[in-house]
Amino acid sequence: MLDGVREAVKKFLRSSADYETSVNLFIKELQKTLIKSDVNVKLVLQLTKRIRERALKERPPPGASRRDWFVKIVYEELANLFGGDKEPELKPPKVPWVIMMVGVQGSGKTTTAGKLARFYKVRGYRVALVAADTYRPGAKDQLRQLAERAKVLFYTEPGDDAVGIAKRGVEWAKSQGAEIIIVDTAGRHKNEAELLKEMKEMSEAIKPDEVMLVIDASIGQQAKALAEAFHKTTPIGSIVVTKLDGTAKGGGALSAVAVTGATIKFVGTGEKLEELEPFKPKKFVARILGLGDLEGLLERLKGLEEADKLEEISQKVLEKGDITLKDLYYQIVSVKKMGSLKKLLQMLPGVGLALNDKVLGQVDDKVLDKWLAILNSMTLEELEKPNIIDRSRMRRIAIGSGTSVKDVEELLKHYQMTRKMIRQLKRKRGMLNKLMEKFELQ
Ligand SMILES: Nc1nc2c(ncn2[C@@H]2O[C@H](COP(=O)(O)OP(=O)(O)OP(=O)(O)O)[C@@H](O)[C@H]2O)c(=O)[nH]1
Repeated sequence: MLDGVREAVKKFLRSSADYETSVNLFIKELQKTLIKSDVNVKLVLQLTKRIRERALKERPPPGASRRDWFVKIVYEELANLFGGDKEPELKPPKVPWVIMMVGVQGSGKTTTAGKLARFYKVRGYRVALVAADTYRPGAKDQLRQLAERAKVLFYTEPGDDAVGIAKRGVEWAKSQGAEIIIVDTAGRHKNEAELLKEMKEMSEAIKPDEVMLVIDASIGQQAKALAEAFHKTTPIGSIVVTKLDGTAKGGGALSAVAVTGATIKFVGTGEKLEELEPFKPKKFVARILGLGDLEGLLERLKGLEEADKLEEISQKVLEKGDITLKDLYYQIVSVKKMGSLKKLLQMLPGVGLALNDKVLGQVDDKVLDKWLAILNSMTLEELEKPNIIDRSRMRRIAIGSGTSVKDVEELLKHYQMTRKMIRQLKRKRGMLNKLMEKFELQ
């Protein structure tokens, strides 16, 4: 599904139509693809309205194109659909916590049960795995091996009484003091109705605190029907999207989220036990948007935004004709956010006035790190009134920042030098202005 979005983004970037026409065209395509995937129409309209508003209102920082900025807006707003900056709560609200894993065969359910067990085990929980997939030969053994590797408790029984095994397994795990109990279930049966019936009976028997749906990222639209069917039988509380390492798809996940209202908690990114990551909406959307250079683009935009901020700080410093250590601090933070100092100089020669040429000649990224540490160890008062920094304060700052008194002295020397230059500049400007006034040039 999000293939559609990906194509639309590519088309948008290549289009020679004017910006507004391209935006409108893109929005139509986005609406079409999202509605086709059964994302709630109201939700789609809200989303596209926001994108359109931002696209027309926001100005990219100097040096960035509006089209690049638009991609960033789409990326951010899509990420919001999956939760934005919010990351799911992974800590169980109570213990013992019973998780019932559901999903079709091949989705990676058993593997994910093992990964989940390890995830919680290494975070200090006592975990148990219960193998209640009595349909697929080998499923119980597979889980037993995973339990051994993850070093967690394990329960199963011979025979095919899946509901009974799950029930007794959960009871046993509780009696062993397990705090997180993960029940693996069948992914296939004689037919779908039988499978769903078993899930319902099992859920009634073990009363799970959380039903976790496992879906394969590559299955696309089938995910919707699947999620819907499971959701009707046993309300889905959370979702794990597996095999994200093998595909750039993930639209199915959006549909599953849309029909169940559940949140994605984890993503599987490989076959190994440790290849399970807590879900991060932004990372996920970046991955499924599949723009190879999206990261580069975002980084570049971030750099330009920071440069713009830096320019602003520097401008203020110039107007004031004076600089405080606090200004210097913000400038260094900005430079650090942009990446490296050298990169900054290539991008914007002349910016970062406080770091004047004389200073820059002697400064490299390592020195900047040191300065940042020193400035971080100063009190607000010291940042505002550097004159109060005597020997004993210098010693404290040096210890706090893991540097030496000499380093602190050096930074202060650079600061005083910069300050002098800025004041001179201000005086020169003042004289120039007076001259211009005199000759009525202003
Ligand atoms: N690349 C990759 N492979 C995965 C991931 N998760 C699971 N797999 C693989 O997918 C295949 C199927 O996984 P299983 O866990 O056996 O499948 P299942 O869904 O439990 O199947 P049933 O137990 O029959 O329901 C295995 O080869 C796993 O190694 C993942 O995140 N990335």
